[in-house]
Amino acid sequence: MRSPKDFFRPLAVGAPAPLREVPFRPSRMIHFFDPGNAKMAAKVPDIAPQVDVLLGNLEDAVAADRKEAARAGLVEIAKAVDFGATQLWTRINSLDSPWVLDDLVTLVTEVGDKLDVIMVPKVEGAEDIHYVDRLLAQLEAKAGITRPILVHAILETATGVANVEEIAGASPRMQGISLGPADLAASRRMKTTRVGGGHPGYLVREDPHGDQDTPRATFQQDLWHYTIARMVDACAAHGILPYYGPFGDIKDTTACEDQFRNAFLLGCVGAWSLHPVQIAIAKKVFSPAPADVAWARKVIAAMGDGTGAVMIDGKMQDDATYKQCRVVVSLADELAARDPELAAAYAAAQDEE
Ligand SMILES: CC(=O)SCCNC(=O)CCNC(=O)[C@H](O)C(C)(C)COP(=O)(O)OP(=O)(O)OC[C@H]1O[C@@H](n2cnc3c(N)ncnc32)[C@H](O)[C@@H]1OP(=O)(O)O
Ligand SMILES: O=CC(=O)O
Ligand SMILES: [Mg+2]
Repeated sequence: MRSPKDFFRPLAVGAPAPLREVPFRPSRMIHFFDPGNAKMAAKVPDIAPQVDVLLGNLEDAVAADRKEAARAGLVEIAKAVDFGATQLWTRINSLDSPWVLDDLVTLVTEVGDKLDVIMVPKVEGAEDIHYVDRLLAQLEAKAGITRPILVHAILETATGVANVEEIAGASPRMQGISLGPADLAASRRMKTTRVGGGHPGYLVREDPHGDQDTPRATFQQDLWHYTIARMVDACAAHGILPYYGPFGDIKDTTACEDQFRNAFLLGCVGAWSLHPVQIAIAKKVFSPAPADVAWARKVIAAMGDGTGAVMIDGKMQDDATYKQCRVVVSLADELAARDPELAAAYAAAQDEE
């Protein structure tokens, strides 16, 4: 383990100094596209202004014989498109794959100045992050990149979950972690065949009513609650950002919204959008609701310096609710600063309060 005093030193001569804080930038949806798919690539200039993060995916969902085309497509798009305030990320192939070295070398040397974050799949422990960290520093130095490219880990193996705290704190490059429910289900030998979301068989049943005939209600449970909560704690403890990953039932927009909202309420800042239809869902869910923001402002105003206890509309408020309200309001302010429509919705709700 590196000495704490060396933690923020560049890992290669000439590499940019690591950041001390993850900069806040909206990342409500990380929109996946295959840069080697001509139809999807053609949509990038139109989609870019609608999303917070655009991610050129090189890993799963890109066929083995299309890996080089996807990588070359991403280089071309990164050079040609002006992304404005939208972040450009990539998901590289896994560290044990035949493609990952070329992914990193090509992308950082060709378009490293355009890339904000590199998403690393199937991270199992701090050693995976350390490998990427050093290699990125060497490549940044070689390419003359002046700000560090950040790293995002996917939590999608049982070993990764067991080591999530050390992954979150492995490097000052760590920007965040996403839950990868599809690979995680396979790694854990869960008996599901879905990409995220629930399962009707995972339930609890109410107690018998005293006779055999009265039907007993069942309640579907959340398969991902434990892992999301654990990931959120690891991220919060290390000052990095947690995300829900993919929801594969594209047509079931209702359940997608539910899954995203559960993640939002538990502390996640965003989720992946796999299809254009999921962009608006993520935008809605991961932006605090205008009524909640107006309420939070009311509590903050009533609490003065944030200490003591007051009653508002029959509800006790104290230092702890004040802090929760500050979380909601600061997120709303950061998002509104970049989203005039949201800013107007917050102002209208404030007027009604
Ligand atoms: C477990 C994991 O690792 S999840 C992450 C990896 N998976 C992915 O990245 C999947 C990304 N998404 C996709 O590949 C596609 O959305 C699919 C395969 C799910 C569905 O694709 P289609 O069957 O083409 O969907 P559909 O017909 O509804 O698409 C409508 C249009 O949107 C386009 N489109 C679909 N998804 C995307 C996308 N993610 N980004 C941009 N455009 C898209 C299609 O090309 C199509 O274009 P067209 O109107 O010019 O023909
Ligand atoms: O990569 C994502 C997953 O769910 O697997
Ligand atoms: Mg995966």
